[in-house]
Amino acid sequence: RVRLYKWEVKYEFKSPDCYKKLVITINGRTPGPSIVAQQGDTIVVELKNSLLTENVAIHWHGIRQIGTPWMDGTEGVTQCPILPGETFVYRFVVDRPGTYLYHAHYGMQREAGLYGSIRVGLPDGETEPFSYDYDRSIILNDWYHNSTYEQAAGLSSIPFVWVGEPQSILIHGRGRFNCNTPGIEAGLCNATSPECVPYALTVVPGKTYRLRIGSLTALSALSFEIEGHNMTVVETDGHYVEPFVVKNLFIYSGETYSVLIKADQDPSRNYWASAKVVSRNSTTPNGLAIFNYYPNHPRRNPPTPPPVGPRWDDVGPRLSQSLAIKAHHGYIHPPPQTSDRVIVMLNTQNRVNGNVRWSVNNVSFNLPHTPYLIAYKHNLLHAFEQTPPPDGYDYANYDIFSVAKNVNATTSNGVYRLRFNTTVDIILQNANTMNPNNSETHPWHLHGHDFWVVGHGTGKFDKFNDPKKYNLVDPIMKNTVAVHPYGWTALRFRADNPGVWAFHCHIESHFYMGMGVVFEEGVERVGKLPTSIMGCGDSKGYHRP
Ligand SMILES: O=C1O[C@H]([C@@H](O)CO)C(O)=C1O
Repeated sequence: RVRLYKWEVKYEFKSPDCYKKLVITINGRTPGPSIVAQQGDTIVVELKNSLLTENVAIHWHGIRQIGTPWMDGTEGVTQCPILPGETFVYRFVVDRPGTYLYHAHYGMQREAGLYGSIRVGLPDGETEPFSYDYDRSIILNDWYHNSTYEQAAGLSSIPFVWVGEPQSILIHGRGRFNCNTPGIEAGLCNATSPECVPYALTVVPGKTYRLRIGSLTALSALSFEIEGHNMTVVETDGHYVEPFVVKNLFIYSGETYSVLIKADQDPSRNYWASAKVVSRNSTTPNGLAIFNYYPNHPRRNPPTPPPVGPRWDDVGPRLSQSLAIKAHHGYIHPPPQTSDRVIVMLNTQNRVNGNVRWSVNNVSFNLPHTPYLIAYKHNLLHAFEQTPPPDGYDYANYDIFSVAKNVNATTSNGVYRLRFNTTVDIILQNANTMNPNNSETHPWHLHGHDFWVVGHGTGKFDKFNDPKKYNLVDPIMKNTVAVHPYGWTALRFRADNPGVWAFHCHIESHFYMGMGVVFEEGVERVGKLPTSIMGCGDSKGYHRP
């Protein structure tokens, strides 16, 4: 079955947290319309770019694009940007059930509000390994009042201007900035705007809800909880989880989770849903929504103060949650027991030519102007650096616990070429930033694949001993996973999807500052590319329809 969506993307003034600013909408909305489909459906999105002076591209986050690598929507990797006035048609199959996302993948445009959710249901007659009465989706996001351009300009200037902490946390597109904050220009902030009425999740007493939660924060790691209610985690990134119960769910940008919540508390009142920033000593107030027991009024505030949430600097519970996630025992896809190649990726913050950048093995990534996929298929190999980045770092001499200058760091857009149909291990190694006693959380997202999360650990990854502790029995598969402060995360995947795929930190500013790599595998097996993805860089001569 084909599901056709016609979207118009444009700028509009909106006040999602009561503060009026320019946001990017789809058909007048942010978050944009949800894509709701069944496994095996073909999604067709006719996207009209009405931004007047700005390009766009949309990535279907978690959809592997098997056989359609040119539809991944990653500007500079799989396609040229869509120009103002153009209509681009995305066409791809949603081949697995689960909870996914979509969002802009061009510059830092995602943070202007261009995002939404994708829900893929099972074919008729098939059932999930858990039951519930109602299915709901929410997206968590953080929100800045300045524009993505101000942010990007600051990040690439000398001296460096950091984006800072977001002004608000949005729960399904709604937050609440304090309009009495000193320095706010009169008329810009309206506490009674209907656009910033807190999101209400209305529940019928006694019923069980499957709540699909996605995070598309620019920066923040979040802890989400519903006052007085436990949540049972049952799915993540499209894979069933061996159920486990949490009071609060840690969720990183680019991840999705399904949790089951039973509306089994005192039904005469409402409860708070709260999203708190963790991992950074943030000034951002918690995002709040209302868990509304029918028939109480959805705007009636709960009688109790909102939950305070976990301490921001306590890594322990976050690591524990990462370790608790296992594949559902009825749905285990065991990973290959050995790998063909191991790439250790040291994540560092360092200076390159005076700019503050992020690097992997001392290489800070920048996107080429000719998308890799087109460059490979049309022999435009001069369009990017042909030397691949290194498979490791100076293990013996690098102290991950201290500030390092990384004087040899460079920028490059070279590609990791993976032998087709091989098994690849990636070890993400975290380290100290340029600030003493500081290491951050980075959620890494892989395009075109799911990977098995075979291990998490603290400190420096030990090549000889840590692999012996890998979970090769029931590891979860995901498309996004966190590397915790001063820790490491080990992934395994099959390089079996012909194409060119980005792998990057999902923090918007960090990818912009170079925290990413690109993989190529089996590109010779990719068929003829549609001309609609071409027209930029050295693919200028190719005709667009
Ligand atoms: O990339 C970053 O830069 C700042 C800080 O390290 C320098 O101001 C920060 O917190 C980041 O995550």
